[in-house]
Amino acid sequence: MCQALQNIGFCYLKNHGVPDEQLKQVLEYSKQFFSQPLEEKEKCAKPDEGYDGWIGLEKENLNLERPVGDYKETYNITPTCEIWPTNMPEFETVLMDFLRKCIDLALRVFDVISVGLNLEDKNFFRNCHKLIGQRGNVTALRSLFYPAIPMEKEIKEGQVRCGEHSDYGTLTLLFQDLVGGLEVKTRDGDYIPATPISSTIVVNIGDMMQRWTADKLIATKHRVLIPKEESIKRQNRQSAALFVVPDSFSVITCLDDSEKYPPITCIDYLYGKFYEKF
Ligand SMILES: O=C(O)CCC(=O)C(=O)O
Ligand SMILES: [Fe+2]
Repeated sequence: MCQALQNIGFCYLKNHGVPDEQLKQVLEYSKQFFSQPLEEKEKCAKPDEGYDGWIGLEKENLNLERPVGDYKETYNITPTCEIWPTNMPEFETVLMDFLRKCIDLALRVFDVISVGLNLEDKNFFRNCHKLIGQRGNVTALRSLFYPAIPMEKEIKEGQVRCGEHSDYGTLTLLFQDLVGGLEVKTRDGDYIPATPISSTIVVNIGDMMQRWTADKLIATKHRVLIPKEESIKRQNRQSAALFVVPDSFSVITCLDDSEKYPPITCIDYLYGKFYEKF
């Protein structure tokens, strides 16, 4: 696993312990939410100063060099989320159960990475993510919905489903449906498809983990374009991602003592990132 995370920053993981049935439920309830009329979704809109809630079509632009917003909708959930659709009570239970399950899995992935990196303290990453799932750690789940492109719709020049970016945290666990479209940038600079494989998830490294490991594990750029193929273009695509970050006051210091990057707290790092982006 660590070899893949060093070479390309992405890997597939099977036998991960999250039942297919549970993911199916998450995607089904999400689809039900996203398929509602705008005024219903607006009731769950993400407030400007918050993180949780619904973000509408073309509202977010993960690659700021692209002229228009991504053709996607999302629902963001942190463990302290208080914004929920009251007309679909199951949505909250299903998404929160999934969030918990993903958090457990992320901690197990850290165990594997600790072995792979030969860390003296195999609990190092666990300890830096002690507050995961609680206040003091902003690890978040995102349910992503890429609507089918309507027949009559002209896609804007340069528009994509999800712009080129690397993730900001330590780890991302990505669950995708079988529609496909995710592409990952290789060291040669080409984007190659991360074709969905049933019952597997995609694990990738974020910027903070790259910094922590002094560039040993790499945070690779990825994207989702508007499908060229007619049949895929006219289908919704769905995914769900857990964006793992350390506790807000964990200090990220290069693990190899190289001092390649100065120590920074997670929260300061995140402020810097968001300032860059928004
Ligand atoms: O939907 C996907 O497959 C990728 C989404 C993604 O990369 C992100 O939201 O950071
Ligand atoms: Fe991403």
